[in-house]
Amino acid sequence: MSILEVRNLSKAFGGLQVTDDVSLTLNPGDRVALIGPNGAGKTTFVNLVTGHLKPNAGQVLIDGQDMTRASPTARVHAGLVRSFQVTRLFPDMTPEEHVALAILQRMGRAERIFADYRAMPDVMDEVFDILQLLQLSPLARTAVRDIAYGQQRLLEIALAMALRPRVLLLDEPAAGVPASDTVLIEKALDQLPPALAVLMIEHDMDFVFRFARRVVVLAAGRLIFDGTPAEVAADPQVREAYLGSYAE
Ligand SMILES: Nc1ncnc2c1ncn2[C@@H]1O[C@H](COP(=O)(O)OP(=O)(O)OP(=O)(O)O)[C@@H](O)[C@H]1O
Repeated sequence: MSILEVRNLSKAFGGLQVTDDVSLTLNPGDRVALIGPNGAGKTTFVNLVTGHLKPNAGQVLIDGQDMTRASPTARVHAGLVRSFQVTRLFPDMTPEEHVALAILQRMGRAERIFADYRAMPDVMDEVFDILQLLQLSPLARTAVRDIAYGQQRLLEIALAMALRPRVLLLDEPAAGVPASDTVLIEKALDQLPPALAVLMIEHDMDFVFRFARRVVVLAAGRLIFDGTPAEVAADPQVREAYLGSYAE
């Protein structure tokens, strides 16, 4: 069964139709890139899926359950998690502390963060596993302010993983990361659990073609393509709307 099903989702801001009858299904293990020109409606679509915006029409089902009217928090509990933003990290806190806090929040024990989380073996084991998954273990106890931007972006994904997602939404995970560090992000994404479904907004087409096994294209709010990376590069409508020289 699909883990995320979006049915005929629409959203308008005033007279501007920003999401126009979009349907999309994600299955466990999917690696999907969501691409499209600036202003195509990618961020709006993700905000509708996470519940940060309310649609004018359509449905969002998580694991077969209609969550269209559910809060963002309820959707997180159902397994739909988006990565945090670097701007929401605390510069004085370490990756270990961030991940421990996210785990404790998930467990409903967040009041323990300033007490003794290091004395909780279950929490510490999980912190260790998540930092290792994102290849952040060597920086576990370094303040975020002293960590390279690419690794701060990995910490965003680590925090999302601490919430035990079944669907992970990533908003341009490599944006702002120097080209020399992009490979760190790619390697870490390669290590994500095989059953996790990942939907990634990304502008860097080299990254998209390396990561995605499926690409969906939004243009002017409409989903104009859903297929493999090889198919997307050959599609005349996508070439015209977006890809330009990447399709050559
Ligand atoms: N809260 C809002 N109120 C009014 N218009 C909005 C709002 N949010 C987005 N828009 C408009 O909706 C359109 C789609 O925006 P959106 O940010 O979803 O596109 P995007 O594909 O994510 O773009 P980018 O790639 O530049 O991030 C744009 O024209 C934008 O100006």
